[in-house]
Amino acid sequence: MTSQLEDIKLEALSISEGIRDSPVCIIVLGMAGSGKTTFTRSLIQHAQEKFNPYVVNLDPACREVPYAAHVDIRDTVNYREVMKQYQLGPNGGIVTALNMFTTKMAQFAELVRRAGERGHKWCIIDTPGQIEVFTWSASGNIITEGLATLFPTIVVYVMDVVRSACPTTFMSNMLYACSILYKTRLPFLVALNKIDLQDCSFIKDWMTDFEVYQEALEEEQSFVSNLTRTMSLTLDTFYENLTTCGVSAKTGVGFAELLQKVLECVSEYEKNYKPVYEKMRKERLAQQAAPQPAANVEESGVSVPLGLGLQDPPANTGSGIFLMAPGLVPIAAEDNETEEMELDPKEPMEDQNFQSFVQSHLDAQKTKRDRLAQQDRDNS
Ligand SMILES: Nc1nc2c(ncn2[C@@H]2O[C@H](COP(=O)(O)OP(=O)(O)OP(=O)(O)O)[C@@H](O)[C@H]2O)c(=O)[nH]1
Repeated sequence: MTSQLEDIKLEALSISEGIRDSPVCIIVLGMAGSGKTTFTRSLIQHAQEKFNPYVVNLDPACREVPYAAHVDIRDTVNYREVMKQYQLGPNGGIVTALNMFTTKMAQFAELVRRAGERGHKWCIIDTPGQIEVFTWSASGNIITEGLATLFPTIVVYVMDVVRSACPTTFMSNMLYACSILYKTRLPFLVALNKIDLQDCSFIKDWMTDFEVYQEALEEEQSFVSNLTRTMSLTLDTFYENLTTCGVSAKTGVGFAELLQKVLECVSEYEKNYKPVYEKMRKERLAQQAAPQPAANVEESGVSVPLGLGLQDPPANTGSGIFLMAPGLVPIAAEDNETEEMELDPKEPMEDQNFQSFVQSHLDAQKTKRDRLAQQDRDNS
C-alpha cells in the first residue's frame, strides 16, 4: 500500500463523505469447506463482464487461491511468521494475522474506494476458512462495519447442501447464519452450494414448511434433535429475512439467478440500511459542527478544581463508608487492618505453593527459550 494512503482515517472518510454508490461489497462467509473459495472464483467469472469485480482475499492461511486477487492479506501479513513469533496455534495465527491486517483498514477502504472510481462495480471479499475467526472477532466486525458505512455491502452465506442434509447439521448452519444476520443487520443471501451433488429443494421445503422439517427430525431420536425441534420453532421469522439461491460453485449452475438476487439485496441495502446510517451520520455531523454551549450560567454548572486542587483523602477512621484507590491507603491504616485480621494458618502454605508454581513455569519458559536460541544458533 502506498505511503499516500498512510494518513487516511476511516471514521473521517465514513462520516464526511457518506455511503458511495460503488463498489458494492460482497462478503463471502461460510463454514469451513462449504466452498467459499470455489464460490468466489465462480462469482468472479460470472460477474466479470457486467460488474468488473475487485477481488479481495482475507484468508491468510490458504496455500493458493484459484483467482487473481487485487488485495491479498498474504501480501501484508505472513501468517506462518505470526504463528512462530507469537507462539500461536493455527487459529490464533489466523486471528492475529487478521487483526494486523485490520490496523490498515482505512487504507484498505481507500483502495476499495479508488477501485470504485476506476470502474469496479463490485468488490468480492473471500474470508478465512474458520467462520468464527471472521464473524466473532473484533477485526471481522471492524472490516464488515467499516465497509458497510462506506459502500453498499451485503453478506453471502455459502452453505454446503450435502452436509446440511442432516436436519441437525442444517439447524446448526441456520443458527450460525441467524447470528450473523442479526449481528451485521446487512442484507443476507444464502447460497445453497454443491447442487451438482444434491438437489437443494429439501432445504427450501424445510425453510418454508415447518411440518416437513419436523417430519425429518422425527427420524432422529437424539437429545440434540429435541433441542433442534425447540430451536426450529423460533427460527420461522428468521427465514422470512433470508433470500436463498441454489448454486454449484463447481459447474456454475444457478449463478445467473444468484447475480439477480445479489442485485435485489443491494436494493434492500439502499432501502433499509442506508437511510438509517445516513440519519446517524447527519446527526453526528450536526453535533460536530455545533457543540452546544450551555444556555445560561446556572445550567453551565460550577467549575471544579482539577489535579493540583485536590486534597489527600482523610485517614481511615474505621467508621462510615469511603472510597479510596489502593495506592492512596495510608500505611498506618493498612497496618491496623492487618493486625485486626485473623490469620489463616493455610495461607503461608498456599502462598508458598503458588510461588513455586509460578517459579516452575518461569523455569520451564526459560529452558524453552534457551533451547530455541540454541536451535537458532545451530541453524545459522
Ligand atoms: N461438487 C462440488 N464440489 C464443490 C463445490 N464447491 C466447492 N466444492 C469442493 O469443496 C471443497 C472445499 O471447497 P473450498 O472452495 O476450498 O471451500 P472453502 O469454504 O473455501 O474452504 P476453507 O476456506 O478451507 O474452509 C473443494 O474440494 C471444492 O472442490 C461445488 O459446487 N460442487
